[in-house]
Amino acid sequence: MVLSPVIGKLLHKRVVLASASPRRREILSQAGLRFEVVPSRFKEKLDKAAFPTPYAYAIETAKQKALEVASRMHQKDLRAPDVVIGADTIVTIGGLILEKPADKQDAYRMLSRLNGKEHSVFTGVAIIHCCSEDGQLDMDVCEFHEETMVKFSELSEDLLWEYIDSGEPMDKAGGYGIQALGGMLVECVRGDFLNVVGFPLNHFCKKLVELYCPPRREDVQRVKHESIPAVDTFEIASDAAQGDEGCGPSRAGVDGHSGQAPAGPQGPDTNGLVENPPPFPSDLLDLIDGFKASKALFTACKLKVFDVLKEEGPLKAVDVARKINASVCGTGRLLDVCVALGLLEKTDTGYGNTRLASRHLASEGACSLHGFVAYHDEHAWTVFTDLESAVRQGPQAAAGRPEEDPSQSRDRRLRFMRAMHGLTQLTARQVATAFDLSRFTSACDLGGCTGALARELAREYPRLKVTVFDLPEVIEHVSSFHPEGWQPERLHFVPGDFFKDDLPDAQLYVLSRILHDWADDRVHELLSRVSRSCKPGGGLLVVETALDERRAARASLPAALNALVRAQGRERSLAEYRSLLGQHGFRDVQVAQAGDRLDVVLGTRASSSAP
Ligand SMILES: Cc1cn([C@@H]2O[C@H](COP(=O)(O)OP(=O)(O)OP(=O)(O)O)[C@@H](O)[C@H]2O)c(=O)[nH]c1=O
Repeated sequence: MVLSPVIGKLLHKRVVLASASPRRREILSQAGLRFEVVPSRFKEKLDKAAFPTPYAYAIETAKQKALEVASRMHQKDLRAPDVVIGADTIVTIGGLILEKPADKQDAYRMLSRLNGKEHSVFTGVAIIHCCSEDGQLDMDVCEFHEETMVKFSELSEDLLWEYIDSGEPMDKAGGYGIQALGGMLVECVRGDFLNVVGFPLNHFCKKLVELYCPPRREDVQRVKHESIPAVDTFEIASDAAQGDEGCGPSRAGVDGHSGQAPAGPQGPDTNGLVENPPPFPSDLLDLIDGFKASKALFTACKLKVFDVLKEEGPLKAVDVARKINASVCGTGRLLDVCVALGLLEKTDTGYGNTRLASRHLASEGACSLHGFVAYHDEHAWTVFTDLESAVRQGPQAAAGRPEEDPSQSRDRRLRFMRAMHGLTQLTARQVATAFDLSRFTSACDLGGCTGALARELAREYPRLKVTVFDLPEVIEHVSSFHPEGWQPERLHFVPGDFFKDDLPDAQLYVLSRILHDWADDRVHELLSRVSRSCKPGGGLLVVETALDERRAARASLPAALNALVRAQGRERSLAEYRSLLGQHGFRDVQVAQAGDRLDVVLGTRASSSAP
């Protein structure tokens, strides 16, 4: 991707956004930048009259915000971040600088001034590079500003007050937010829209190009010859990024003398034209590092970091370390990695969960994937270590290994149940509603484990009675997955083995994430048992992640690999599932997707079992 080399230059640095503005945070994170947020405590009270232009004021305020954060962080742990970014947005009209309104009257005064006219929005930005040596903090400041012209329509008093009463103006320069309701006030915009919202992303990227990838000498010569500005597009950055020479932060760049070509050998080509080296492989490097990210997530889950922070966050690293009984240094690093992975947030008061982490990574809660993560950490991780032999020898390599049977030991079984419970809860609604199942009044979820899908089916279809049929040693533990005294309506559990025992009577049979666990002969055996139990007009619902070309390769990748490392089971394509159902007397086979990872196949039992 063309842009990634620019932002990629900051990926391996500790970057801090010295701003409390949620808009700035969003703009930068959507651009792929990884950073911590440390709002500045600098009071925005510089004497405006002392500045020759409004933007000089915005730049200075941005700089002071960033400097305050850099020196505070340095003082605190004698380790300043590598880069601190500060910004300040102001609105100007008729020589007047408008910042955030103090109250509703103030907002009204501002909006009345802007009404029907064109005004300027300036954002000043400061990028500070910090370097601490022997306890001393050295800082290089790079600063710039961007101007955007915004014209308001003629607006009625009523509309202005309605807008003010919405509360939106209060934390925004000029008393409006162009990205939300305030967009209705705006007739036209000349310049960078994001600059109005709070951060001039385009100019920022160009600045990064200047700082980290000054053009090579031959580019400068060619450019001069063609009289095109030296660095004006991100593409130049991506091109310049691959060579060793010319990349990396340069003091010259930071000081603003960025048009200099760096010294160093340049490789001339044969025709006097410089060949474009290949783009910098940022995505590939991320891929190489991917396993570390998974392991960091697994470890934080195992140590219950997300539980601790859900209950008591935000907390400092030292407090988290105490609570999880781990070293302060190790915990601090793990927490910082979790921040970089977008699982935690770091502010002045300490580390806190993101919503994603609280919802899915803490061990309790309807959407918890904690058990699923633990299963991957303790089981899948080990199994995938053997991927090389599986690839060399095919799935028989896995067959030679004693299969990890989830029902072999109590602990392993419970771990597997927790994984399935979390995952099924997350997708149960999508599965239950993938088809209209209201014509059925009874269903049997074969291998339905803790009843997470059965419960959703009963909830979705008020006439439906659902039986969960699973091994006795599984049913025995079901109550520990539900609140005490749980007595679900129209849902009951029957112990049994679907290969040996009679299947409970039902109009609809469900096989959710079951078939991929079994080799073809066992799948046929199971389907023929289901087919014999199912009355004509009854249904079979199969839920699987199919190997399917329609789905993005990425989403079906784990399934493709699982098939290699699993001893007996295998993943199948949708065509195979259709054909399997057909072979066992199910007609009108339909397919739907439940979310982006699951396929649901529904067939109706024909009156004759002949294919
Ligand atoms: C014109 C306009 C402004 N804003 C917001 O106005 C705040 C300006 O104030 P600031 O002093 O630059 O920033 P802050 O919010 O106080 O944060 P900080 O960086 O900590 O000073 C920033 O939020 C901007 O997004 C919008 O969201 N939309 C708009 O259309």
